[in-house]
Amino acid sequence: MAILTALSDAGLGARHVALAIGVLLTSVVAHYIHRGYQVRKMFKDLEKQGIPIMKHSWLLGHLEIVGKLLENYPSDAHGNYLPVLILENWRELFPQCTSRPPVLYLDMWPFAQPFLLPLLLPIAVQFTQDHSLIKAHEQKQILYPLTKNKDISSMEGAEWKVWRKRMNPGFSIQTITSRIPDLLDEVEKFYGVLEAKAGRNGEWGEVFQLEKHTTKLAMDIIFRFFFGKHVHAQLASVQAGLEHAVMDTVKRMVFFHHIGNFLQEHNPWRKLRLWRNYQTLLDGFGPVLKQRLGELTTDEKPRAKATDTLVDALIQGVMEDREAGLVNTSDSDFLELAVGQIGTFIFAGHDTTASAICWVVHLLSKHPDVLEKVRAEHDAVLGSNPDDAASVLRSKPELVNALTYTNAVMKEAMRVHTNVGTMRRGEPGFYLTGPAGSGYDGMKFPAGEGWVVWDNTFALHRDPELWPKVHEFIPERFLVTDEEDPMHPPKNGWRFFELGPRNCIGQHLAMVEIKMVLALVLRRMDIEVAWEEWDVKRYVFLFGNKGYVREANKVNENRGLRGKKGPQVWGDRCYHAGADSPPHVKDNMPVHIQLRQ
Ligand code: HEM
Repeated sequence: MAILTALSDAGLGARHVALAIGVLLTSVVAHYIHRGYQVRKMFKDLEKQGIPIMKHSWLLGHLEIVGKLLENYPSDAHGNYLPVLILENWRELFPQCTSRPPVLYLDMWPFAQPFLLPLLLPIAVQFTQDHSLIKAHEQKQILYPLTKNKDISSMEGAEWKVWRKRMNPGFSIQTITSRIPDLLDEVEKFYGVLEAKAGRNGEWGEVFQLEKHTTKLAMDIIFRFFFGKHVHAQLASVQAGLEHAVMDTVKRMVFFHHIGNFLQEHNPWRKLRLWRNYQTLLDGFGPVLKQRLGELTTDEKPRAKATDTLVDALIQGVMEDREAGLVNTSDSDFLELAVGQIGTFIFAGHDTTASAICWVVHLLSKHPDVLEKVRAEHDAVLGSNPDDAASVLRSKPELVNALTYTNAVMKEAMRVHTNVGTMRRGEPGFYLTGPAGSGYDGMKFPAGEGWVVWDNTFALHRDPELWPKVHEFIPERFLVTDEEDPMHPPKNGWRFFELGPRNCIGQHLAMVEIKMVLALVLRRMDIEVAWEEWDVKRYVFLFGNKGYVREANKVNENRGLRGKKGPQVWGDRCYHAGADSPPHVKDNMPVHIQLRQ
């Protein structure tokens, strides 16, 4: 009422408001129609040039095909599954082709930008390693609310090169190994949480969501790793608030702009929350960063070496940029750049590592023979008393590098359950070339402006032409050294952290973190998924205790709630979920724990 009165005081009647809304809606619709025409035309042009594409319609693009392929998949199954299905069904989808097309052009407008994906490995190599295309607009837009794109992941060209060089030493294997004694504190805390959730007297404990705890662990590790012991301690009182601000921002990120999330994206409440979260990061990190800046500028000893801690390398980098006149000398510029860089490390490293830990644990519980071998290796390398694992690693951190079978298990789990990839921007005049022997030798596949070039690692890791016994979990393939052996992993084939100059800077940290977790956990407890208990817990949560006994009885029949098996992908209720986010384990992986005798 008050608004209408104010509008009428200002001489604006209801008709004016309706007109303004009408004009706005018409321009949005006009934009979508115009853009829709442009996108569909890109595909029609490919057809005209003789480039093999899937059956394409002016009205629906590839939406009909996509709908059919995904009709038996749960609605929250991650988009990573789609290209696997296309790769598996290429013969039906490309009836005009006698060999698999190297490149997939995918039109899901208005639900996605026009995508280009490799269906053959050499194509992925061409745009990440031979010529590293710059990151897609979409990837930068995702990060903007957290980093204002003042971060290593969003930077390009000379600026990126300088920053990557500054940060690389802090992420080297040597630096990470030297930090193991300190980081183990966080892993021990995590172990304590799991132990408290385990059942007593040899029983299984209550069901809980493992991925929520691995996410917290991954965040805590990044904070500790980034700031080092001394500075990290100063953050203790604000760390929870900072972690919450990051998580809340991540929750509100819009991964792909499309018609389905237009309103969500432009919701003023979302924008306000994002702005508030960013202020929390500036306020929380600010005092500590400024104090450290002061210490580094006034210290009589020479400036910290880049390898001391990442926060020092970061501050030193900003100081160098200031001296070179590349950034403003104002405090706010310093702070925004520093917070942007920290934000990207937290963002890139937390839920990726968290879900990787879950998948390794899940696969091990499904393959007891492999689990036994891992435990035997831990006995051999870390000593026969599992309770000593942390102290052994503290005194000899380099032993993590001796866990070769564990390493192979992790790599195979990462092949089977690949996480994020990279999205690049098509470049004017850029082409991908049909690889020799592919049946498309030398053929040029346009990858110019307007294409979002997605690496498709999830599907390439499940390509039977590259990986014999592709659906099986065989860690030993990563121990094969003879390149002639068909089980030897193909060159450039394992791309979990991507390859090329823009590969993952945090990959050694992630691998060491997961190994520390496995070393402390696997010999002391059994962890397995507990879907039936989870179903009951959710049922009680949603509908109260009524019917609990009835539902609990069904659990004993091992059938899940109301006799339904629950959504599954590839025969497993653990699948990659997240329609508009990085992949998470479905329901954050409900598990229960039993302590080993
Ligand atoms: C299992 C865990 C992880 C996975 C699967 C993963 C995966 C990836 C991938 C695929 C990329 C390439 C992205 C692109 O080109 O757009 C990447 C880049 C990056 N990752 Fe990771 N990552 C993990 C852990 C970490 C950790 C622990 C950190 C840091 C603490 C980190 C920091 C970064 C950064 C900063 C980049 C951008 C590097 C650049 O552009 O130069 N990641 N990661």
